[in-house]
Amino acid sequence: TTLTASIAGFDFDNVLLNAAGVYCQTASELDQILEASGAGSLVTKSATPAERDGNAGVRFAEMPLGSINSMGLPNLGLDYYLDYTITHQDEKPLFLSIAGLTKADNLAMLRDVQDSDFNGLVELNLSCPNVPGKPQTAYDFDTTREILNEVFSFYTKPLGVKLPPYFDIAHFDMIAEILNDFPLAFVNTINSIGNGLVVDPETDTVVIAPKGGFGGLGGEIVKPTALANVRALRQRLRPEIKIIGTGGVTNGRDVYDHILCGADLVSVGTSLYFEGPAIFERLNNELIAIMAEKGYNHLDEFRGRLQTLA
Ligand SMILES: O=C(O)c1[nH]c(=O)[nH]c(=O)c1I
Repeated sequence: TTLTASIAGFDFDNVLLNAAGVYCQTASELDQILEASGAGSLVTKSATPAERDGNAGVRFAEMPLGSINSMGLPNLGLDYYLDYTITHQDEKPLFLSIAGLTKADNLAMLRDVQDSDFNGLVELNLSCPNVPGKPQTAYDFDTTREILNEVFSFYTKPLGVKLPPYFDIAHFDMIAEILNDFPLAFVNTINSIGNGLVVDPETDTVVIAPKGGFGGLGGEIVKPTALANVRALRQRLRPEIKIIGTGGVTNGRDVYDHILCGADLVSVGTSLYFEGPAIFERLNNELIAIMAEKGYNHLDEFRGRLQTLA
């Protein structure tokens, strides 16, 4: 059974990696993903130009069927993650995530990456829901087009975007129309479902401190939305734009479902947070068992082959 996939000429010897933000804040965490059997790649915590503390107070909580977070983009700064990925980029194809708070910050960081020795893939995060006062960029279609126009006026290395979930067919059409106009290597869908609210039944309070308790939802609970976004974008995007499916992966069947909906790679967030990097080997083994049951030897035999009802 081969679990390979490729994006922008990079060959991945299996389809799993971490979701940006999970297990990827420090070199120590990143090393654990890099060395984890079953992880084909890794992505760094979304970076801003300078180090950030992120939001104050309790900013992550487990809830039934998932997690809620309002981390607020804490990170060690672009140079830290650029150093890490340049150091390790010959071991596996790597993703460097960036999330500037302004268009100027995104463009400045991309100029640095363009001029650096990093030759991996950049994931431009247009969907952080947790910086107070900042909207999720990719819900603003004009701004998204404007940013991509400026990015691709100078950036020539492989680049993809991390998208928020969309919930309206018209919005799938609109974002795909924009993305198809650019030489994107991939899109990663979905980011957390923004601004959910969880109540602690013991205390009648919210469960995280920032933003009055509003935070991004991840885990099992988001799987149907994640699959819908993978499927809708696969149906609409040019085939050269690959898809990283993220959201709701807890077992091999969830990985299989993301691929069935069209994903080329599959990333794991909430479940990785709770289980640790050993999850990757488990997920791969479970995926291989499902493929064996169905007589599949390669992902190409079922990728994107979700059937509709007559
Ligand atoms: O709060 C965060 O740091 C965060 N949290 C998320 O759930 N998605 C994101 O893209 C980010 I940048």
